[in-house]
Amino acid sequence: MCGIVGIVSDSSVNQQVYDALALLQHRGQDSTGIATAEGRSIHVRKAKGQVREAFRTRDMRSLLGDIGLGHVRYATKGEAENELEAQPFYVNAPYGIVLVHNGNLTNSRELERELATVDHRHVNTGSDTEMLVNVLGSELQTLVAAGDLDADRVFQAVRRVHERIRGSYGVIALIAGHGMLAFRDPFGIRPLVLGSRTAESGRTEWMVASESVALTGSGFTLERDVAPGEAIFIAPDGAITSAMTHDSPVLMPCSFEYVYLARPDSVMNGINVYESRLRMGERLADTIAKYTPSGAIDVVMPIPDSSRPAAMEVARRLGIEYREGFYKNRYVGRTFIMPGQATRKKSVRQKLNALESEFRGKNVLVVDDSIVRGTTSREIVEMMRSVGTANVTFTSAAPPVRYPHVYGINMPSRAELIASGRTIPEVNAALGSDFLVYQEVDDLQRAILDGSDVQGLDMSCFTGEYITGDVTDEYLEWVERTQLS
Ligand SMILES: O=P(O)(O)OC[C@H]1O[C@H](OP(=O)(O)OP(=O)(O)O)[C@H](O)[C@@H]1O
Ligand SMILES: NC(=O)CC[C@H](N)C(=O)O
Ligand SMILES: [Mg+2]
Repeated sequence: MCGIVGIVSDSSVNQQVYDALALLQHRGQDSTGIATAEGRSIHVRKAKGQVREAFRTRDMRSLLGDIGLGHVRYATKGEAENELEAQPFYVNAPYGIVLVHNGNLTNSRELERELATVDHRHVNTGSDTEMLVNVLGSELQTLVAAGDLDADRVFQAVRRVHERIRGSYGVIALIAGHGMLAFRDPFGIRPLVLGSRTAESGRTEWMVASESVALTGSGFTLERDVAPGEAIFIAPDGAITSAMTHDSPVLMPCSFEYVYLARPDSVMNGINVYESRLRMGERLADTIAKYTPSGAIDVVMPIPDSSRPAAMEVARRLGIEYREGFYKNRYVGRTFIMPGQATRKKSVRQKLNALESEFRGKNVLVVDDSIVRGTTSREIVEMMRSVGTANVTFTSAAPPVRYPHVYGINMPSRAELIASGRTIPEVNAALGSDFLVYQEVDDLQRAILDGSDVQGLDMSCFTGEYITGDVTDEYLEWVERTQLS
């Protein structure tokens, strides 16, 4: 997952994009990029690191114009450390296009071949996003041969893009001199929301972003989600047009957004993330009650940050005291989205510290939102033991993660997933805890969907069922062999 944002404003957009990216920082920490359009010129700045370390005042000064987009990257294809893969990506024809992408293309091998032999376009990095911008460029190029670009031609090009690419994609692009385009894959796997605001001049300004927190935190009002398979085109004067560019879209958003990725104060696909996490806690509490004798637990504790809402609700529902025994160094970022296992392992220790008095001699039930590689949970159990915890019950608000995630979350190989090929007692033994309880798969699905119109979710990392239909064993083996972990 990455964080993406695009703004069509009535005034300078550079600071607005920067501020919105800071609100999406939790979605990616590898690199930051901003592009703006000033008439027919496009300005781009991108660098490694988080928003506040990647950009200096002099970078901002060069980002002129009232239309802009931005990206914070969490690499899923190519190399996290490679600055050339930072987004946005630029292609010069037709018109000049810059593009940002959240997601992961599952047919990148075919695209690489096609782009070379059919489109005659050169792709210079391992990034699937560079392929995406070239596919869009190539399709637009074919259409503009017939006349100048209008919204209809842009939508026809997006229709062709859907036919050529597979996987997950929330996309925002600037087409120099023409406007801003946003579209979402036909399953709506990754989120994309649209918001508006009235400028002092009375003109309507627009923002498209990964999560509603970027809109509301920037003074925009959430209008709606970009629908799966829909494309939206916004001209520099704010005139907005939209069209369905796919014939059979089905909304199946990624369940992991609700488990971990998104900020709790976001609403995506009409589902309030915080409330979905409370419901996860409620359902997890019922499962815990089934397996744990009453009186066996003294306190319930979250593992900061993401499990807090679920842990609170577990405690309330079980009628057990909620305590906070782990303290977090606020200057260390999210561990799971850091590149490389050695860095992730070291960061858990730097980030979390156990307050001895909350643990010594107690039977503690800790709640995490998920156990993926077990990096956090192994360290947590060790820390709890070292401060004299009597009994460690580990619980996860998500079910066991047993399968790779190929739609924009970096968990490419089964070998690194602690629950892959293991029973729950075996995972418990690997973590070193006394008892382990996971959320049931159906309960997670219901916790997210309760009260919503959304019919289904991408649950592939829990079930091994890949909704796009193109994920074969051969593809998964290739991902395991070749992709970053
Ligand atoms: O089993 P693992 O591979 O360790 O992955 C799961 C852990 O990683 C995430 O925390 P992270 O520190 O990234 O972010 P948070 O502060 O939002 O909880 C998540 O909340 C779990 O705690
Ligand atoms: N997590 C993402 O959305 C990643 C986008 C893109 N696949 C990249 O690796 O840069
Ligand atoms: Mg965590």
